[in-house]
Amino acid sequence: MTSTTTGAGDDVLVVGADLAGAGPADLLIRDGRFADPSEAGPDVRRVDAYGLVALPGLVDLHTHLREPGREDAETVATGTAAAARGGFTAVLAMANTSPVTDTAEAAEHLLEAGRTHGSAQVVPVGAVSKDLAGEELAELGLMARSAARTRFFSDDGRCVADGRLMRRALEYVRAFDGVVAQHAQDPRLAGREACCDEGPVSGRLGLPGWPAVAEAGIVARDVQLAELTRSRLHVCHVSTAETVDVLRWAKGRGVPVTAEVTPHHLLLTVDELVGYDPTYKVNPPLRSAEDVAALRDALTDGTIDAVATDHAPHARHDKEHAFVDAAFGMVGLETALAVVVETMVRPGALGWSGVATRMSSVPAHIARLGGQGRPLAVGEPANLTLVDPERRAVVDRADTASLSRNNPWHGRDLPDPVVATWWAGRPTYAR
Ligand SMILES: NC(=O)N[C@@H](CC(=O)O)C(=O)O
Ligand SMILES: [Zn+2]
Ligand SMILES: [Zn+2]
Repeated sequence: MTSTTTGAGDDVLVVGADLAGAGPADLLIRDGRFADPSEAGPDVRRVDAYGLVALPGLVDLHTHLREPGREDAETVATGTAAAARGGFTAVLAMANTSPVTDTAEAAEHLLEAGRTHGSAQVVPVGAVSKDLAGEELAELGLMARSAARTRFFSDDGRCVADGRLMRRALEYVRAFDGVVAQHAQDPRLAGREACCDEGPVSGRLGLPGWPAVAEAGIVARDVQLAELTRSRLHVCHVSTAETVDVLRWAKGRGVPVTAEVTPHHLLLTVDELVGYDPTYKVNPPLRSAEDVAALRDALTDGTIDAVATDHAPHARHDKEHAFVDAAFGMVGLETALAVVVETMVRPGALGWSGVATRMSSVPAHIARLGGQGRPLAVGEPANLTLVDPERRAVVDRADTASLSRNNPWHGRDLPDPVVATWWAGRPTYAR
């Protein structure tokens, strides 16, 4: 393997003369693992990585696959095909399906669907509360002991608002090194109608406001519960500078908390809402330019640990309504790396090693996925994303593997980095 590292970290391999001064390079794969050139033989596959950046397969902590229940919007097959096109080799599938993933049987069923129809590893997320109702704990222990080996629990879409239930969930998952991922939205401060960052724009547009305190307040409570219980908390889709401040405080105290930011919160602002286009309706809402800057800084310095897509496909008839009546959410798997390259890599706020950390190794570690997010080294599982750092394209929402078209990047000129994806030694996407 005539390849070399970037010098920025061993987890990223930059291959090829023009990037790293090395010669033309191949990656070798045998039996689903990276192989040594000395092993060359008929059963060894050769991946031409000349001139490209090789990243460990990306891991998404936050995907909505919509199966079971809303297969008109997305399925395991189409959602993981979109994941592969985006460079992902594993996705955590949120529990807000119909029925909810709140039992061992439901988690095992989804696991099996992933094994049968997936173009990426499907990791079922377990609900925290039965039917996401926020009242009784779901079967956390049974899900953890099931074939799905659930370690990541979330009522995402709903906030675990009851502090006592949140405390009990944290105490419970500690026994098996689980993590509770919170959709931080105080329902008394930001109810289901809240759909626009509360500020000058919400006033001008006459849209119900979603104040920053509704997020930061829940996170402030939850980091203290994580400290009290010495149990792992993960904060989903952080959207405000105030939440970043709380996370920085908590991490300074050594609280076991991790957090994610979505690509859309790294680039888009509340100003997108002026045309009342429901494509930009998402939870939590798009915020101010100051929030965007704080989120980027937090991702650079590690206050925010990971990028996660919150890929939230919706059928046309759920999205094409007046803004206040439309469903919350936007697709994101296929464009996530593009937006991270645009917002973080090109401005110099993150190197390729940082991309590998924030989009592969750290999310894999948070979810306790053994075979994902590993360094690109001989003997490791061949989960690989090949990237062309220079290529750009105009995003077309029709050019997708997803069943849904609620794509906020439609018509934008963005990087188009993903060249090929390999999952466990199998090609799952090639341009
Ligand atoms: N993000 C969204 O706006 N919607 C998500 C739920 C969620 O992540 O809260 C969905 O399931 O559609
Ligand atoms: Zn959410
Ligand atoms: Zn979500």
